Amino acid sequence: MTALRLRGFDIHKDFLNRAAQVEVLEGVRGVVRAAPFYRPETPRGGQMSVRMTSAGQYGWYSDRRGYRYVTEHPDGQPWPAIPAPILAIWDQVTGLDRKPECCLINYYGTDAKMGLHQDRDEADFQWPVVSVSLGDDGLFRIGNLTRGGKTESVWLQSGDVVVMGGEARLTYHGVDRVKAGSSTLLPKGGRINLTLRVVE
Ligand SMILES: O=C(O)CCC(=O)C(=O)O
Ligand SMILES: [Fe+2]
Repeated sequence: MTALRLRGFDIHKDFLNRAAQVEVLEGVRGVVRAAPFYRPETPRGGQMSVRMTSAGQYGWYSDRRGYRYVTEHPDGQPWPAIPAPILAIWDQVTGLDRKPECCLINYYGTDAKMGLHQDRDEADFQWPVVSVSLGDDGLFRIGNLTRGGKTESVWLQSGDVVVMGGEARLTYHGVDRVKAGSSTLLPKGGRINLTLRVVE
């Protein structure tokens, strides 16, 4: 495991070994069985290329009415609990007593991407966002505290954990592309990213 700091983000390369990735993936599968992936609608009426679901007290949600946190999956069920192996990652990298209330689960097929954005739907930006990557490599772009300007990119690989906190909590970031076939973790390929957040 090595740690890398890029524009205020702490990137823990290889934080999870293969066995730990498999354990986290089992937890994700349990969540997805109870709360299947769906394609969110954007506020402008488009469809996101990433498929999403959530675990925890809140799920991150998007539709014509905008971005927000909601307490139920679109099928009307409460979100499943955040699996213990995923909560353990938060504890290990943040050391905080405060626990995350949302684990957003993003699934990127080969053609999916996520445009540059800030994570700013939470009430209190003093808490970090922790991101966990599983499966195929994703090209992660990091920008600035305001839109525009130069950016830097890094390939996130299966088992990497990123902490976006402190001065960099509102730094723009996104995923430009996924490298098909770069990991054997997910039998059907693609990339899963988990983001853990304190919502309230
Ligand atoms: O997929 C990633 O690595 C980043 C995901 C992200 O930025 C988000 O869900 O807000
Ligand atoms: Fe984000």
